[in-house]
Amino acid sequence: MTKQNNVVTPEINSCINNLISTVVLPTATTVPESMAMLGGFLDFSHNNNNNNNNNKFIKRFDGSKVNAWIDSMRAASPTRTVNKSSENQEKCSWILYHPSALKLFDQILYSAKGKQIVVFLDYDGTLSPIVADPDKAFMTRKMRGTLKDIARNFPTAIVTGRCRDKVINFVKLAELYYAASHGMDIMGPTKNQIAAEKTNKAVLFQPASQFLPMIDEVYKILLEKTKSVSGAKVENNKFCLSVHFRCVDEKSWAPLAEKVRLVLNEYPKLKLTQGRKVLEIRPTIKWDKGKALEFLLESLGYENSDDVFPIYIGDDRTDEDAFKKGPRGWNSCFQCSKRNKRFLHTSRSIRG
Ligand SMILES: O=P(O)(O)OC[C@H]1O[C@H](O[C@H]2O[C@H](CO)[C@@H](O)[C@H](O)[C@H]2O)[C@H](O)[C@@H](O)[C@@H]1O
Repeated sequence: MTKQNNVVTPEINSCINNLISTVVLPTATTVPESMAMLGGFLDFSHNNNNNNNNNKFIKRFDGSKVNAWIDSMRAASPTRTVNKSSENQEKCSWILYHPSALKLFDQILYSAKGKQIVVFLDYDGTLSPIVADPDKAFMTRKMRGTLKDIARNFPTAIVTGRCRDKVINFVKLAELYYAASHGMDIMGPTKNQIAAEKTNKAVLFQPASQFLPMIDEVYKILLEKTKSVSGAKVENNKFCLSVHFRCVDEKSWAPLAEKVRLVLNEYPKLKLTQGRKVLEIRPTIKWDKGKALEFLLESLGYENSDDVFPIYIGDDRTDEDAFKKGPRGWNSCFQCSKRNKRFLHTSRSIRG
């Protein structure tokens, strides 16, 4: 990876500000599902790690786990029918711990002064809106322009659960780093994407290659087993799989999850996490978005360095693996997007 100089000029200020304010916020009516979060190295006077258990893997797949998956998936993707007052309460307490990045923008920049900013971005729900069909989660032109600006000034990586080909096809920017399949397929910027693909030259790291045949096998089995469930979709993300529940009637969630459980019982080397109306299946290796972030920082020469200011924007539970990483831990979370201004909470002090 190549280092870029970070002199925080007004132009750079505005391009970070732009990024923070343009990350996707599909509707402003619900809480975590619709809020993009930014993790950085600012040191809060409080510990906002109130989501400690959010991303724990479901270790083994006995029958009682199915309900837990469903509950957890619901919690990750609240439905639009929550009653107004509990919704407001939820919003308020969440916002208390995640103040607005835009409102605290000057402090964020102050903390970044003299340091190399490196930008990490989740794809779905952050750069693209959440839509019913995962193949149609397109990014806007405006977002692409903002990303281009960001990448001109800082090393910039997309860290996603999607497979590399698909996300590159959505983003269409060769100058970025891509950590696809939850960080299990890392690739650097390249001038000629097609040639780089053919020679595999731009690939930096693929820690789960030996799982490819198993993932492929499970993909085919899941396709077969879930085809009777209306609306279910299995997505092959190369080193991991996604079983989509978004278009499935909620009454069929438990039977669908049970089908997934029965398949996974035969594959102890695979584990499962929940996302936004999705169950994600991955190899049991100790590798996640957080490890990918560490890998990329190390490739940039910033291992254990105080000279780097990573910014990570993501909206999903798997992004919390990345929020936890970094030399001093990612102990600051902010909400992004201008549309949430009315929910700002700014009384917290920040030490730079
Ligand atoms: O790490 P990410 O980039 O956030 O990827 C996580 C999953 O994102 C996609 O699913 C989500 O977005 C879809 C399109 O908007 C939506 O239909 C689905 O309900 C969401 O869960 C992607 O399709 C999955 O494979 C990723 O695992």
